[in-house]
Amino acid sequence: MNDKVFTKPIKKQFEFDEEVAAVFDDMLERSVPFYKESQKITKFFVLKNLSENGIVYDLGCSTASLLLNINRDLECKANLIGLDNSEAMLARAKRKIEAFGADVQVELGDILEYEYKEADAFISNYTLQFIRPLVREKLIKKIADSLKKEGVFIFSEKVISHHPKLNKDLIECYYDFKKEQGYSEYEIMQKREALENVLVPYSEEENIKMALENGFSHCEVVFRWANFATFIAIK
Ligand SMILES: C[S@@+](CC[C@H](N)C(=O)[O-])C[C@H]1O[C@@H](n2cnc3c(N)ncnc32)[C@H](O)[C@@H]1O
Ligand SMILES: O=C(O)C(=O)C[C@]1(C(=O)O)C=C[C@@H](O)C=C1
Repeated sequence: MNDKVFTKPIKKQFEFDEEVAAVFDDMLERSVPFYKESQKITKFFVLKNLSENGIVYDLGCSTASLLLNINRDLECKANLIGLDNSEAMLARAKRKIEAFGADVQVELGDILEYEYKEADAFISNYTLQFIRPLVREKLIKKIADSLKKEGVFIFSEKVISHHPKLNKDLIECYYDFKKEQGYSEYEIMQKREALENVLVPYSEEENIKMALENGFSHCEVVFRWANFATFIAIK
């Protein structure tokens, strides 16, 4: 279904509710530059670091697009587990998993509270930015603690620049991208307002610092387009 969520006046902050879940796959493909490429690169590093019967967690898996993608290319037996606290998202994830007859598990839960088993890899694409800054660092530490030695955490985020002019230009560049994807200025502004204080992006440097200070020995960007970046952090 096509994303038309912000064509009408908004009454509330952005939420991953039924209305958003119903159009989410279209929303992501049209709102995240190089979404498919970031999925591909995430899949590459997950597969590289996966051992027989290893565990992979996808935090904020939404409709499970990425795990289904990874499942298709698995070369060994693995446990692919998606977590999300939106019932509407998971209902769609389950339908897709069933339709593909895929070996992917999804669970309703809070990624901040979940009791993780020792994993080969964690993924979190465009989810950390929705976790309150006060508890974001604690989550990174929990992820590092739950990874096996040299395990990897691949995460994608919208990022900001602390150079004011560059930051303004990055946002303009992104809005041009959204216009090319068929979103009107009205929809773009409405969504911007709805995301205010809900999506809290860090800079590239702040994300790397957060990983290095919370249990990872190395972190760098493996893909970046304007204000969107994919990082890999190694325990
Ligand atoms: C931007 S979406 C993620 C997109 C998805 N990873 C992808 O690449 O298609 C963020 C997701 O995180 C989920 N989420 C946000 N906070 C959460 C939390 N504390 N626990 C579990 N899921 C959460 C939302 O319900 C939403 O589905
Ligand atoms: O559309 C925007 O303005 C975005 O920031 C895109 C973005 C994201 O980066 O997570 C925001 C919310 C939706 O979950 C999908 C994509």
